[in-house]
Amino acid sequence: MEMEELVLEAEAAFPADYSIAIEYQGPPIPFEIPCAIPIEIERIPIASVAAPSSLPPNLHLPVIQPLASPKKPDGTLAPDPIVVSPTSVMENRSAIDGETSGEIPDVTLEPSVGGVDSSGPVEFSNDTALNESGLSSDFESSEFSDEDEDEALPHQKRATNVTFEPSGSASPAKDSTRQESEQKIKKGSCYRCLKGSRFLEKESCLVCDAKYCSACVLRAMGSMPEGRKCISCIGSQIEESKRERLGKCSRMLKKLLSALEVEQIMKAERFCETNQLQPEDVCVNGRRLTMDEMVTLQSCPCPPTKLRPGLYWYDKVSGFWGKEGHKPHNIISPHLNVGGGTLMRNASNGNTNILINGREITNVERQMLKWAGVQIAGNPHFWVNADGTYLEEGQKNIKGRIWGKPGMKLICSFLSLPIPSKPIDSSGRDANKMFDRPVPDYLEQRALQKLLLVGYHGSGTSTIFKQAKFLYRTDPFSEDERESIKIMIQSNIYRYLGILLEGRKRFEEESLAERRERQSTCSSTGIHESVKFDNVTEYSLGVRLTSFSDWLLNEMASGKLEAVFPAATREYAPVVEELWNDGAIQATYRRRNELELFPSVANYFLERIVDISRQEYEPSDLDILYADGITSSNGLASTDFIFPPSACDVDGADQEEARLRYQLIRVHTKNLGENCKWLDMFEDVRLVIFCVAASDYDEFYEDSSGAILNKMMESKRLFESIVTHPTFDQMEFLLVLNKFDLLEQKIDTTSLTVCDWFADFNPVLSRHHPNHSRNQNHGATKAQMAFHYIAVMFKRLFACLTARKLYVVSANGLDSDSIDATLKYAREILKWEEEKPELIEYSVNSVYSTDPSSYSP
Ligand SMILES: Nc1nc2c(ncn2[C@@H]2O[C@H](COP(=O)(O)OP(=O)(O)OP(=O)(O)O)[C@@H](O)[C@H]2O)c(=O)[nH]1
Ligand SMILES: [Mg+2]
Repeated sequence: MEMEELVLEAEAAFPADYSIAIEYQGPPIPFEIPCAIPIEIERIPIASVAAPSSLPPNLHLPVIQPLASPKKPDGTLAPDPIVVSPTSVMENRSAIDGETSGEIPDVTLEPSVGGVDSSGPVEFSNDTALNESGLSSDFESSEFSDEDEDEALPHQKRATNVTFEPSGSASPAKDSTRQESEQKIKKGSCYRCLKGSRFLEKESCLVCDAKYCSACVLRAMGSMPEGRKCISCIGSQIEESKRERLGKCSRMLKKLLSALEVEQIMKAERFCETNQLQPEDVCVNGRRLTMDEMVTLQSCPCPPTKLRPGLYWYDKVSGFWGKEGHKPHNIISPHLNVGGGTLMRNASNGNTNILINGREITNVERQMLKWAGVQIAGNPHFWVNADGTYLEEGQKNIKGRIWGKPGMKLICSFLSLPIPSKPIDSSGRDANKMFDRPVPDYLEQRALQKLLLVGYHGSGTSTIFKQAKFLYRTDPFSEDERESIKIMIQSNIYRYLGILLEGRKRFEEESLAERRERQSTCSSTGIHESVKFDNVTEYSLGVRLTSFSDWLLNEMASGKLEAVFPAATREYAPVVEELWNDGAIQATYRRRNELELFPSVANYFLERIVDISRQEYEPSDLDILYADGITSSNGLASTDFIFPPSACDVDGADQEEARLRYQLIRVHTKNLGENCKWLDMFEDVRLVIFCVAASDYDEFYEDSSGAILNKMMESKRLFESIVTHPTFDQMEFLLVLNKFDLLEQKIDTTSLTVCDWFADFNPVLSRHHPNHSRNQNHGATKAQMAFHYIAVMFKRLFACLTARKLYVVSANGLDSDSIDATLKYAREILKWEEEKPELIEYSVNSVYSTDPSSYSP
């Protein structure tokens, strides 16, 4: 589309006082759009709006290649091809040395070369407070920036004013020569050619942080047998803060090297010995580990995940493992001979007076025990074994098993507490197999990216959840789940019928009242109606069906219908069919838009009511998708998945990304409790997906006090409480404006202004091109305008409440492509959030450095 047309469309969509946020795939457009109204164009994660329904449909902006094209640029920047073979490090290194002779210093294999002395003594700053182990008590807070940290309860974080350098850390001890030469390098320029500014994209060494431009990086780093390190830094340990970067390829390397080369380098970076964690950097129960202990720890059947340098506590009896001052993070193999012998009472900084194996547990653990049915009155002291069996101190009898209760897995997942990853007997005897396992690659243990899906009643959260299962799981629903969904569908169908029957009654009464009124008008004016008044209208049922209808409505009103299921379904199926085919019901059904509670998918099921009522009925995938609810309890649900690799994921790093595990947690608002108090169970989610039915603007609902409330306003209220909940401070939010198909259907007949919040929605069609083809499709265009308007209203609200940027996408929950695109958008947001600091570092103030939120309206 021409820019002029875009402007005209934008003008058409909004009255003059609106600014518009246009989301599109490419980088920000570096020019100003001549327009009477301010248009702000923002860059959002690539591929975020792939599906037609998620793309703001009336805007087709010019496609501009993203900054980081995965393709190799033509020869000039890239040096001669270098054969990368991490296994033949030495040969390659000498080859590179030869090639670059005279340009880079001679390579030595001393770890200290390159300005970093990794073999030297550990250096502490003067004010470093050491604990028993010789590690500073602030080690974690100063050295960890990974998401593990986030798991710590904020009040448990300790004050930080001292730093600790891991024994082998290469980062701080730069030799004076290096420091001098660094001083000579102009700030931001390439360390090799000394050209360029800080705006130039650069790759940095994992050891000494020297930065190289794309023309120099391959000469400076050679074949990269240990990943991205200057040749002189090969053999040195990496900067600990860069551990997260291991194996995550930069855009620059992807541009310079082939996919295979990139893959080999990334593998080398992750697996080579030098880049592994050093035992003395891990302190367990107050003592640094030895190499043997490190091997024991990493090769046990259930090793700790995401092991980093730091202070840990380990409960050898139960296998609980955590960072000092924090709740348990893992349950690892019990009875390992690692670290100091005594678990301190205050190891996890608990303040509950309840002890497990001598450790005072945290509040969140107490909550978990409560839900597990463990009696915690009187602040008991428990012994908990590795299999979860527990007994009170001084007693002999096992009182129960913590993990025994159904649903504990889910509860622990919500509380971000670990559960045993495999059955271990109480004595941890499975430790026989302890050393079977090869030393693990801890970097393979991928973090679970949690996505929380919430929304107002009926917004489509369970539909999106089910779509995710169908899209990304090979076994979307188990036999049990299918059975419970079958019962749910069978009972739903009676609910739909009940709504129709109530509506029928109302319509019949209205019709009769009208007729009476007409008759009385006629008699007062002396005109006599030719047809006799007989109390029968098109909404009237025969005697038999009326009594069935009355029975059904009574049962439903008294809440007994659920109790007679599914027998009632089968027994009454023929009557129900007769009822459905009756003219009165069909006439009511034609006026279903006037029935507030009648769901749009009801006819899908009602038309097959006889089949569905049968005992042998098995819900199809579509039935499951359309069914109202996920399970009969309709509460909490969660599913794990990985996004299947797509054709675009061609290179190694993208494949890595593609293997990340995601957990979609859907929570029904009724489960959030008063003031959404249960939201703090979700402190470690990465992104909240808030779902709003875009078609709710003209729908109303009667609350328990009889007040009639607009559903969109209720959605807004829920949005406000969730967005401002302390747990989600700084959390990214994605607003899904769902049911776009329904919005399209109704926008022509019902204006958006029906909802008070949207009172000033006043779309104006372009004056310049009144016959423009896009405007001819009037309904669709209006729906798009409405979508943009609603999106802007939510964005403004979000910005007011949080001063941050809200991501928005439109969706159709019943269309799997649309939900696929929506969830991939969520993934892109997370990716973007991770890459943001890196991108900003590369190009501060450049046009590409501006993240999507900078353009928020
Ligand atoms: N036409 C249309 N119907 C949808 C869409 N998304 C969901 N629905 C239907 O809307 C109804 C409510 O959707 P749910 O997924 O159950 O909504 P929910 O958020 O789980 O709502 P509650 O369970 O009532 O809290 C269901 O009948 C869905 O089939 C959509 O995009 N378009
Ligand atoms: Mg639902």
